[in-house]
Amino acid sequence: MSDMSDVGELGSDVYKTLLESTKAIPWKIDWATMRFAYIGPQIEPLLGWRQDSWISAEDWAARIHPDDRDYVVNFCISQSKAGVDHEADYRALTRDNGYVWIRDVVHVVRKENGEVDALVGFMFDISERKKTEEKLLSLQRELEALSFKDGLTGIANRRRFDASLSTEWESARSSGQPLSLILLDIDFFKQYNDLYGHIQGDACLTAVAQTLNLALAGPRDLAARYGGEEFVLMLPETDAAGALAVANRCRRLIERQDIAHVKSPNGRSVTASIGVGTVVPHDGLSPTDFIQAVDRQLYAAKQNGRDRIEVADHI
Ligand SMILES: Nc1nc2c(ncn2[C@@H]2O[C@H](COP(=O)(O)OP(=O)(O)OP(=O)(O)O)[C@@H](O)[C@H]2O)c(=O)[nH]1
Repeated sequence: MSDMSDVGELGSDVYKTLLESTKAIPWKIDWATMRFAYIGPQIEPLLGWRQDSWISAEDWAARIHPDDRDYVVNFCISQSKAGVDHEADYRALTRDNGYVWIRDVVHVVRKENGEVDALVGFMFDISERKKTEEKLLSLQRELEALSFKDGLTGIANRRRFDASLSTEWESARSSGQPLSLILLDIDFFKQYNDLYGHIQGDACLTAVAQTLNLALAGPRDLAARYGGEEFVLMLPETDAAGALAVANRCRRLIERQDIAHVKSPNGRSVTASIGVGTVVPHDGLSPTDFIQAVDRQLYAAKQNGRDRIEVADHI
């Protein structure tokens, strides 16, 4: 029977055997010289580079995929300098010009006086996990393409709008009822992204989308993301006065949301430009003509200074 004290008596040769028989690849870099003091022999079957070709941290950096290299090297250096244990995922280049996804888990070893002495770590082959993640992402994209919901904002997507427009167009043509459209585009959104970042840009789009949903009243009214930072509202059985009222409501609701946009030349919060049009569909006009006519009004609203509504007189 062995007791706990046996563990302390494991010889260094046993440690070495254990380390070199795991799937994870152990390594050590001396901080002062930035040279490999050790790397497990498992590295060669995985990446093809010979064990004795890992001389310095530069060899490690050179064998990282160029798209991952700067970020990973800067991250690892800054964490190590700060004495913080860390991990990084990256594509390691193989000798035959392929790559393998690696998770490098790093422990910073310090001297008694607190200075960094060495980095030790394990490289794990995470290719299978990455393949599964990529597969999931592509399935998610496929599902999104098949669905009627915009993945970011949660409101209807362009596909749903196109389908509904065909239905409502036919319905309005046979009933002789007016059909209205509102196209709305956030002003100076590029500057918004530039200033606040893409993630906050996404949050802004979601907030505006949700607000537009609130502006609707009719049971068949639809708010959809038309593309990028452009939205469309479809209002069946709604005349020009009704459509203008909804457009005004949208503008007021966005104003009330008061989403900060300090770089906006229009003021200090997010605004939108809006084009509005109403038709009773007839044979000489297609749904595409209708959208284009409303889009021209949106363009006019942008040209005339933004943060305003322009209405098509005759379509
Ligand atoms: N965050 C985020 N930004 C997006 C998305 N879709 C489009 N954009 C950004 O929206 C910006 C649109 O820029 P522009 O077409 O120049 O329009 P703008 O800056 O709003 O200027 P005006 O419309 O003329 O007032 C681009 O920077 C796009 O990258 C998205 O899903 N998320």
